Amino acid sequence: MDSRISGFYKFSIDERLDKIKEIIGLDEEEADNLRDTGSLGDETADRLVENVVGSLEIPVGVATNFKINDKDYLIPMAIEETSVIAAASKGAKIAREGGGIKANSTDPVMIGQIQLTNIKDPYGQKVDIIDAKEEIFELANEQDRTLVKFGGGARDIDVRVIDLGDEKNIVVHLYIDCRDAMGANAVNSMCEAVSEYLSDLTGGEPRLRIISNLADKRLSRAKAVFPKEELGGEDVVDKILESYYLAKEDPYRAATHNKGIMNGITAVTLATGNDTRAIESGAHSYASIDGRYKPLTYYEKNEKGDLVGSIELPTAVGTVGGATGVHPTAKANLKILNVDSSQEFGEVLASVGLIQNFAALRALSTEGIQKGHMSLHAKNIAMMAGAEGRMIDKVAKKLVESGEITSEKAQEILKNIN
Ligand SMILES: CC(C)(COP(=O)([O-])OP(=O)([O-])OC[C@H]1O[C@@H](n2cnc3c(N)ncnc32)[C@H](O)[C@@H]1OP(=O)([O-])[O-])[C@@H](O)C(=O)NCCC(=O)NCCSC(=O)C[C@@](C)(O)CC(=O)[O-]
Ligand SMILES: NC(=O)C1=CN([C@@H]2O[C@H](COP(=O)(O)OP(=O)(O)OC[C@H]3O[C@@H](n4cnc5c(N)ncnc54)[C@H](OP(=O)(O)O)[C@@H]3O)[C@@H](O)[C@H]2O)C=CC1
Repeated sequence: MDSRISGFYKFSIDERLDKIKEIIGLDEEEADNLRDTGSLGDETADRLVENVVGSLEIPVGVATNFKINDKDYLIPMAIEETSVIAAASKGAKIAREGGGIKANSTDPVMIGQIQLTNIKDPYGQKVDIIDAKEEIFELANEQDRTLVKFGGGARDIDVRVIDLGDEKNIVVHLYIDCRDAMGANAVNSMCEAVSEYLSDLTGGEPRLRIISNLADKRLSRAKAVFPKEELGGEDVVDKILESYYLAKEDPYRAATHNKGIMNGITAVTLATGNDTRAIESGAHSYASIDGRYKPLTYYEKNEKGDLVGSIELPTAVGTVGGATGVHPTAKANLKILNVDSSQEFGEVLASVGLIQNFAALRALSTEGIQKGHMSLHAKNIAMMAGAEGRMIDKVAKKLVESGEITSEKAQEILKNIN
């Protein structure tokens, strides 16, 4: 098999797929499954990314029951994993009983980094750079007049001296208010434009000029009270707290705890055509900002014995820009989400992350995750075993009743039904 294919990008979608079929030996059905570009259509799909041969469908579900800052939301989630949407809806239903979710956020400020090398007197240059702040702002803002028109643009700078062993580098941080955009393109253009000026000013050589995904100036927070009566008593509150304490102390558990948070956050990010890699790297780097990987949520017990959950994390998402305005399904999902700004969007994301995490911890601390997760996953197992149509639900039901949710059991049930 030879993967060296010159000019693959110049082929049409069909030509590319034919080529892959030929090399890999895909059959017609496999090729057909890949080929459909769905609501995107061929033209948009082919423009959105490179070397397109088709698309991958992920179901979009809508989580219900969310009340955030006294506003009701329906939350579109694009995800392949069973029970996430059900769990979010259940968690949000419990949070409603505690008065709903409260959320707030910082201004939507992203950080752009400009690295300057070969500087002999970095601490002295730091003073000069800060002195030139107004010129730097002006240059940055010239790159994106639309953003400035919407009330965004350069807000502040920071100058860090980083010791790289044989030399010290200056890393200038540009703080850019990106308003309703995620902002990577705007920030990157600004960094490139400002770097030349900084080079002239300091005599340093510009290297990296790029946004930072550790977006700790663009934070969203959410809080919810989960009444003990809704959880099955104070005993359950204590068990959830015990699960949380373990995550605080043990990075192996914290990774799974945060994975549960990202089940919700990544699904909403994907559904709206936002950058899931940016949101994931922001969350995980923020979780280890103190040098140790920690849970992104906090849990406490209030004076009534109810569980109080909260979360704080970077939320670099936009309601404009990137694929949000291009992908027809993402546009429909944004409409369902019904947020007026990227800040409100960030607050919804933080709320979903908190609720998703709470729902998993509740299940883990009581009946265990497999009961809810596996009983919903039983349908997938039934399908994998060959069940079709109405048979899927029948086999899944029998699987759950048997308490043995395995593909072997599904095959056995299917054989007996047939
Ligand atoms: C699955 C449930 C919700 C069932 O829970 P249940 O007790 O059967 O639900 P319920 O009867 O109490 O229903 C309450 C509400 O939940 C929703 N709901 C209830 N069932 C459905 C459904 N089928 N489809 C859609 N929504 C559903 C729905 O909103 C319903 O309200 P209603 O509409 O009846 O007024 C529960 O067992 C649960 O929350 N389990 C946790 C599942 C979970 O967290 N899954 C994530 C995947 S596992 C993972 O990746 C992360 C993890 C766990 O490793 C993270 C970690 O370790 O921290
Ligand atoms: N490390 C990372 O995370 C990186 C991510 N990316 C990618 O960058 C993309 C996101 O970049 P982004 O800059 O948001 O996207 P765009 O450049 O597509 O869109 C942002 C632009 O939209 C215009 N705009 C219109 N209305 C508004 C408003 N109300 N608020 C703010 N801006 C508005 C602005 O100006 P104008 O119309 O003049 O453009 C703004 O610059 C994503 O696709 C991401 O994957 C790219 C590089 C690195």
